[in-house]
Amino acid sequence: MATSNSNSTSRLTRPVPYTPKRPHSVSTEDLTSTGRIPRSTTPSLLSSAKKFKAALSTESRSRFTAKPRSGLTSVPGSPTKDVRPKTPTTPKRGSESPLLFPQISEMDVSRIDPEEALVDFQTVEPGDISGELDEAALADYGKEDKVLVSIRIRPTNATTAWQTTDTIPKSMKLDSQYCKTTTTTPQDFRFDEILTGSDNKPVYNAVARSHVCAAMDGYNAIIFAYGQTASGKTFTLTGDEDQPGIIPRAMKDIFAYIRRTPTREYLLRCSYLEIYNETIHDLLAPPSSSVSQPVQIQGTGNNVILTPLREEVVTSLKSVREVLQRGEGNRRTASTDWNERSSRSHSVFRVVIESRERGSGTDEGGTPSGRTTPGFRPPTPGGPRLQARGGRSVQTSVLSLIDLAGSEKATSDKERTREGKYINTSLLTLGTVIGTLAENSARNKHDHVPFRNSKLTRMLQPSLSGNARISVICTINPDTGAIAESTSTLLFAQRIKKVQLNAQKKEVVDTEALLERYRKEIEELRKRLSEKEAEAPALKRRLSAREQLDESRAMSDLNSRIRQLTKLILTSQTVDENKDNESRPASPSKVDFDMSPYQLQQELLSARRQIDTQATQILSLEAALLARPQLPPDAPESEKDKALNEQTKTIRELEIVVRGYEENLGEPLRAVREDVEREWIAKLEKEKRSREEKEAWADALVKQLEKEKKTRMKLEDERQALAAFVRKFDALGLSTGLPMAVPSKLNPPMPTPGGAAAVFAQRQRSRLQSMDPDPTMSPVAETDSPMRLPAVEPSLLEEEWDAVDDVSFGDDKPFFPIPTKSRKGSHSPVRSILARGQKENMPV
Ligand SMILES: Nc1ncnc2c1ncn2[C@@H]1O[C@H](COP(=O)(O)OP(=O)(O)OP(=O)(O)O)[C@@H](O)[C@H]1O
Repeated sequence: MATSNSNSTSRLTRPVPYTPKRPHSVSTEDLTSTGRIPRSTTPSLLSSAKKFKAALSTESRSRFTAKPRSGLTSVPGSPTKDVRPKTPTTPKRGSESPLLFPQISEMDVSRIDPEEALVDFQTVEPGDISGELDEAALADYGKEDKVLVSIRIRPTNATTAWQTTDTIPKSMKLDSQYCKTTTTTPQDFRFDEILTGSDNKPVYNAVARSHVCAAMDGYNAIIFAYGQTASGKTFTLTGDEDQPGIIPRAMKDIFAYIRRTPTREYLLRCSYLEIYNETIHDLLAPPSSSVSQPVQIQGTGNNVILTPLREEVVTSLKSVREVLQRGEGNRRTASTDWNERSSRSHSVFRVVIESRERGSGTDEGGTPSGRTTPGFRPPTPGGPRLQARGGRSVQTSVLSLIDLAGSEKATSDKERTREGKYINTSLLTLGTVIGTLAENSARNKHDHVPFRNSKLTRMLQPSLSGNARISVICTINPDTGAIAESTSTLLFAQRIKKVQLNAQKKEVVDTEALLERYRKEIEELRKRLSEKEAEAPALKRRLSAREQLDESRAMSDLNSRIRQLTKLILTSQTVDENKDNESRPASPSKVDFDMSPYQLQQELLSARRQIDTQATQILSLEAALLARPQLPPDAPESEKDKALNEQTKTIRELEIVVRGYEENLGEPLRAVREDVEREWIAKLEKEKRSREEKEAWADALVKQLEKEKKTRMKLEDERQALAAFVRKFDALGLSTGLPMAVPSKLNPPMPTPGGAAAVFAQRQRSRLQSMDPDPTMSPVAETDSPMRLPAVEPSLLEEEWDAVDDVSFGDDKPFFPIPTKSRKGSHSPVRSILARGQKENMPV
């Protein structure tokens, strides 16, 4: 900052209007040699500052006059790493003097009644106006449906790589010696304006004035600076004390416009924000809250709402300066390899201009026009503040002045490189968006435009979609070292030139029209409601309980909307009749039904929330009222004291009771509990363990039982098979009176008819006699198999017959084979029974 050291202390407490953001880099000698208009001849804010009616402190004045020019040697050209200044960090937000950045601003729009902050031709300070507003500028702006694109070439001491022509259309092209190949013809870039030099006034006139006028006339307007880092964007938009940029000049023109328009009254609101690393910060909010609560973009499509965003009502150039100063202080700048104070963010300075026709009667003659509504607070951010009344509609427009961060190559600083990535990405998105828009309008296409790919494009969506007059100033560094960047800037400029615009004025409809609309809406709603009521009985039978609930909710919503609108109409009808009734809600135009459904929903939601909060407050107040000792308000002081004493006594008594409970019951009870727990915990554990063991044992038993069951079933099957075999055997009748053949190995003896059954019955009997009866076994009938094998034994048939190796029936040989050696170990009681039975029943 180019301010004398002696003034550094005072600067902390009182901001200097339009303090330059950067040191000026061009010396007077250089300027003269480059053909620049001498500063003394340039009408500037500095000179006009003396005429301000708004009083400036002597301190401020001395700083105006005492401020020395910075003796700068050359226009910054190619990056000069060797002379990089030693201020590498972004200034810390919030470290500034609290006086410079007050937490609560008197100008904050939420603290101001808009009706009281109106500016008109009589209230504008004469010193705040430019006096340079010409008719030509006013006549021109409305016709444009194309973006106004201008190029500003920064002065340089080095060799310039570009040639310009001053004839119309203005054009520029690369000097052929810098073309990549000798055969290539350099492209001729044509633009609305090509500006050179350091004088900001012609730049403002060419680039911005018509758009400022358009904004005053009700069109949204955007002016933005685009270009490589250090090419002069901030110099163009903000400027310095000697060369005020577009923003201060625009503000002067705004006041001049108001001054020369006696038929209208205006409300001006400013906001200032930056997009840093894809986060939007409110530069007017206290730094702490702007960091913790970044601004959000809400809404869909072309309805963009920025919230929370602080707006300040401005009524003079002085208040604009204060706002700018606060915002500038909060902006992120840092030293880069390329620019001593490079903007590391996109900054957007917005002025919302609301105006309406001045009324007759009391509105005339310099008294504040419109009615003051005590306690009136504007309902939403971005919503209109002025109220339409008596057929006077309110016109709203926004003038946005945007200083884009500069595109840049990689720098040597890590943090700067990170920032650079965000900057480059959002600029790239801006390029893509503009490219698609241009393509769409050139070929009548409707390709998707990626507005949402960056905060910048999302924020600019309504304007870029055509609903704003746009002026772009592309700044160029003409040095030979920056040819690539300059070419890329020129290509961007060419593309944006093709974007089609169709800006419309926005007016909040007046009371009459609103009334009409409300009436129509009420009629429609009533119709819908009666339809729903007629359908209700049938629906009730058909719908689920939940659907019925939804249905009845929808009906109650309809009802409440009808009530709301009816109330509004009543209010609007009575507005004129009750002109002096200050306590009535002023006008239905406070609810702007031009808002999107989403905005209206938000409105409704916040209103409901407010009602809820108030209801809770009322309840708690009522409760507090009930709890209060019954004393009349006019009771004598002595009685109040008495009541107080009684309350204190009661409290003390309660305290004693609580303490007594703790001492007499609380402590002993805790001790008993601990003892009991100690004694019983071990027992409880033991019980638990034994229970677990029993459960495990019971499980094992169940498993065993299952196994037993299976074995029994198997045995039963075998028994039945054997019995069937025996019956079959007996049925052959082989033993009926026939002589018994001599048994031999080859001819085994056949049992006599019925003999086998008899053998089995005998075996059964002998077994029962020789063995203890098993109570778990079911009784076996005579006809049953004689075999009662233990569960683990294999099938008799399988085992015994397999083992037969000699079946001769000699006296000395048993009928049934003796098990082989290998089976000796597995002697079974059944086998012995069978062996015995065989001996006893041996046929003779
Ligand atoms: N037309 C001009 N006449 C005189 N000085 C200029 C001009 N343009 C730029 N400068 C000087 O060049 C330096 C860099 O300019 P400026 O900060 O405006 O660049 P920028 O494009 O905003 O850079 P960044 O994108 O890094 O913020 C400043 O010191 C500024 O005063």
